[in-house]
Amino acid sequence: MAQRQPLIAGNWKMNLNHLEAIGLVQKIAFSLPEKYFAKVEVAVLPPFVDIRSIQTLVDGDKLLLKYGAQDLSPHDSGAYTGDVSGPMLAKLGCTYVTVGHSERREYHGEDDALVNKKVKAALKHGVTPIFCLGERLDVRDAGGHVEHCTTQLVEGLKGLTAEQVAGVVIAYEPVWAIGTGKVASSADAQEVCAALRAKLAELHGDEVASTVRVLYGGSVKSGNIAELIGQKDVDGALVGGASLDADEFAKLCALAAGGPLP
Ligand SMILES: O=C(CO)COP(=O)(O)O
Repeated sequence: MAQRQPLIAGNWKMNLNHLEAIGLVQKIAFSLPEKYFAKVEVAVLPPFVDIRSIQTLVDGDKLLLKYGAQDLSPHDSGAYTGDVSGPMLAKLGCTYVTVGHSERREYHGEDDALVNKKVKAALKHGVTPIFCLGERLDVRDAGGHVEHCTTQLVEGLKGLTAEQVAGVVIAYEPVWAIGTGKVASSADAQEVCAALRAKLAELHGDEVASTVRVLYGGSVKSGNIAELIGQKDVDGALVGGASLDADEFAKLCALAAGGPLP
C-alpha cells in the first residue's frame, strides 16, 4: 500500500494583504523548523494578490513551505473579466489550488459540472487540485451524507483517467463544520473519507485509491488535529481560521508530523 505523506494546507480565504501575507509566512517558517517538513507537507493558500510576494519569499529564502491559490478559471485565457487561469498560477509556482470549496459553490453558484472543468484545468497545467466536497447539515441529519459526498466525488472527477485521479487531493469539508467551531468527530471524518476512498477504488482500482490523499476540513485546530489525522483514511487537513495564526498553525503542523511541539 502506498505511503501517503500528510498534507496540512492553510486556506486563508479572503484575509491578509500582501504585506500581511509576507509577515505570516515568515512567522510560520520561523516557528516550524525544517525537520518537520520531512514528515508533513505544509502549504498556504492565500488570496491571488499575495501569491507573487509569497513566491519571492519562498524562493529567496528556500523555504520548504508550498503555496497555491483558492480558485482558478476553467479557461486558459481570454475575455473572462476577473478570472485567473491555470497557466498564470503555474507560472507563479503554485503547487496547489482549491477547487469546489463550499463557499464558491454557495456564493458563486458553482456546480459539479464547473468544478469538474476546474479540476481538469488545474491538472492540465500541473497545479494539483485540492478538490473540496461535503454535505450541508440537512443532508447529514437525513442520513444522506455518504451518498451525497460520493456523488460529488464522481461528478467532480468525471472524464479523468486513473492517472489523473491519482494526482488529485480530495478534501472532505462538511459545510456545517466550516467556521462554526463544530468539528466533525474523528469517526464522522473517517466514515466519509473511507467511503470516498472506497469509491475511488471501485472506479479506478486499489492502487489509485491508496495513493490519493483525502483531507478533512472544518474547524481544525491544534487541539483536534492529532485525533483526526490518527484516522486511517484521513491524510491531513484543510485549515481555515487556525491557519491565520502562525503559532497555532505551526503547532498544528508539528502535531500532524507526530511532534514534538516546536
Ligand atoms: O473552509 C475551511 C477550509 O477550507 C475550514 O474553515 P475553518 O477551519 O475556519 O472551519
